[in-house]
Amino acid sequence: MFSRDIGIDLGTANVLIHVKGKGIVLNEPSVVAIDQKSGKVLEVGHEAHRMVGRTPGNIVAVRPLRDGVIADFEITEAMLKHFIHKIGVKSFFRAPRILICCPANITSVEQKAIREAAEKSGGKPVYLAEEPKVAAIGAGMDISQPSGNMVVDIGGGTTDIAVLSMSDIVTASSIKVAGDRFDYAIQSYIKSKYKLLIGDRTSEDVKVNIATVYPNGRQEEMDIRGRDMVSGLPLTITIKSSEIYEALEEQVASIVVASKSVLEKTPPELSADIIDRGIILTGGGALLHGLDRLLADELKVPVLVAEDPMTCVARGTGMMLENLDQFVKA
Ligand SMILES: Nc1ncnc2c1ncn2[C@@H]1O[C@H](COP(=O)(O)OP(=O)(O)OP(=O)(O)O)[C@@H](O)[C@H]1O
Repeated sequence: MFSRDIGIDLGTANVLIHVKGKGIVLNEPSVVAIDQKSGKVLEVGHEAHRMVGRTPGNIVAVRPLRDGVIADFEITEAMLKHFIHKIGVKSFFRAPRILICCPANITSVEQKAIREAAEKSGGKPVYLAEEPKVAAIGAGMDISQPSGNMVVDIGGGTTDIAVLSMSDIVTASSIKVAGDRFDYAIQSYIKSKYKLLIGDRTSEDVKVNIATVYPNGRQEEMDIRGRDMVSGLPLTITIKSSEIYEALEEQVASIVVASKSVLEKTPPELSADIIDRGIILTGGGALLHGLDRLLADELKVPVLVAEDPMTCVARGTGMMLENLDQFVKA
């Protein structure tokens, strides 16, 4: 059997793999559990994610990518190898060609690290594609025409903002404020207001279930558990959406500022196109309650959330794989 071409969205929070002709075959958290004594990889993906914050001393559940780049090269490689092995596309005769996505503004050293990790995981050759471009394609935008399209891809580690025309990036910005920062902001708000320490999974649950970034966007409540910093004992408190609004205000403001500065650098004809078409939000952060409305108010441009925003990049790699030979020549 000949091996197939594969597209990888190597995300800070999740890894998605698209196999040409099959669609998305893998969607797992970017987490690896390791035995610190032996250095052995114990679990990868879903199983490792269940362990986050709940491991005994000798085991750590780590996320090898931070802020959208590879923080731990060996573990990233082990994770990619595991996933590629799991989907069973490797063949004895030919290594799979891999198209892998990276944030728009990473350095050449970071690009090299991503390429090497994919090569060592069995890809040959390995092509890199810029994430906002692939996200736009996956969101169904026709970026090949001479007209302006704007995408804001809010992932776990980075928010990539780009204006695209004729299949290329015209203006772009990439900031390290995205889902993870929202989680930390919630943790530090609860720590300073209630002297309660909560874990990563709890803060993410709060963000998904009751957060809003639009004034009076929603009014929910949630019980959360953590450790009281004063007594050292477990404690449950009830928090409200309005409190999480306060917690996230500053982080969200920096996404607004970055988006404004991209628009300010955009040539006027393309700006006019963006007013007509609207800005498309992709990535898991696009689901943050009220973000579309807030951006629309602040940027004075319609803002739409892509369909199934968390799979846009993976679906975009799928579309690019269909024309990989053309992409390679370009
Ligand atoms: N309903 C939701 N509301 C708010 N945030 C959400 C929601 N669902 C998922 N997220 C967040 O989306 C982020 C993950 O998104 P995604 O999988 O697109 O990121 P990634 O591609 O792994 O990251 P990056 O592109 O930065 O490398 C996480 O921070 C997650 O908490």
